[in-house]
Amino acid sequence: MDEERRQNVAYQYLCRLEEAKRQEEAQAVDQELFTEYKFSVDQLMELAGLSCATAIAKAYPLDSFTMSPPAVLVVCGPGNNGGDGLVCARHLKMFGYHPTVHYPKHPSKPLFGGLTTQCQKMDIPFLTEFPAEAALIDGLYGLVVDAIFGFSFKGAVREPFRSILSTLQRVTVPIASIDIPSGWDVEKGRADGLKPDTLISLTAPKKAAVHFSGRYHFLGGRFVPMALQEKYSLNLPPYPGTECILQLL
Ligand SMILES: NC(=O)C1=CN([C@@H]2O[C@H](COP(=O)(O)OP(=O)(O)OC[C@H]3O[C@@H](n4cnc5c(N)ncnc54)[C@H](OP(=O)(O)O)[C@@H]3O)[C@@H](O)[C@H]2O)[C@@H](O)CC1
Ligand SMILES: [K+]
Repeated sequence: MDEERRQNVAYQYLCRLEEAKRQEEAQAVDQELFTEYKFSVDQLMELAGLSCATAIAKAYPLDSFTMSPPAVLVVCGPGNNGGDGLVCARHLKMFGYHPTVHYPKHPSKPLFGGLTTQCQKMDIPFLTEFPAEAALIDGLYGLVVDAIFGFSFKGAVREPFRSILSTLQRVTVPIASIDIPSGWDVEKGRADGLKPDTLISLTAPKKAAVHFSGRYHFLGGRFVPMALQEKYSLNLPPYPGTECILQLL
């Protein structure tokens, strides 16, 4: 398929975002990948995190950073969205960025311990305290990756993430959100919440994606077998060639 036609298909898909997945559907696809298709979490997390780093490198190439080195703050939450963030940080480092991670709530599972060690051994610094002032973040980093909450987020945000999100709402550097802008209701969005510049939807956009008003929207997580895509009527647009991301916007 030629580039113009492919772009067109992606655009049409975006216009039909009413097909986007509801929270339970996203969780059902996720569960089926693990229980029926026998994927392991770390397999899919690696592909998800690599998609995110690839999308970020496309939207914010190294030479677009005005600061040197190109510093990125990756904020990770307590679930698998946070795990995607750790994988993304590792790949960003491989791509030449200088990521710093803030990971205030470590789950005790070996998966997250392993991902943390991998980052630490690659000299990725971990911030123990989150900068209280948005201006501090603006001065030190050229981009923030929001890997706090994904499709299992529910209810009012609890600490420490409430304070973190309130600071992130005031930063002026671009924010790239993984799967869902954190703090948004997965289906209804949140008008007064984060306003990311980039959204990287994994597997399929969730309903809240219709409220996204940033500049770049990517689809990543190219790992859903066709039978599962059909069962859940994902109707995903075709990814170009061998790429792991598709730019929707
Ligand atoms: N197949 C796929 O598409 C794949 C998806 N992947 C990724 O997984 C993501 C989904 O991951 P997930 O299910 O672990 O949940 P996620 O959203 O990260 O957070 C849950 C954590 O947040 C917490 N929490 C919840 N509400 C809260 C609140 N109000 N205030 C504070 N805390 C709150 C909750 O805490 P708890 O309620 O347990 O205390 C729990 O610890 C998905 O979006 C995608 O990024 C890939 O990795 C692999 C393949
Ligand atoms: K997120």
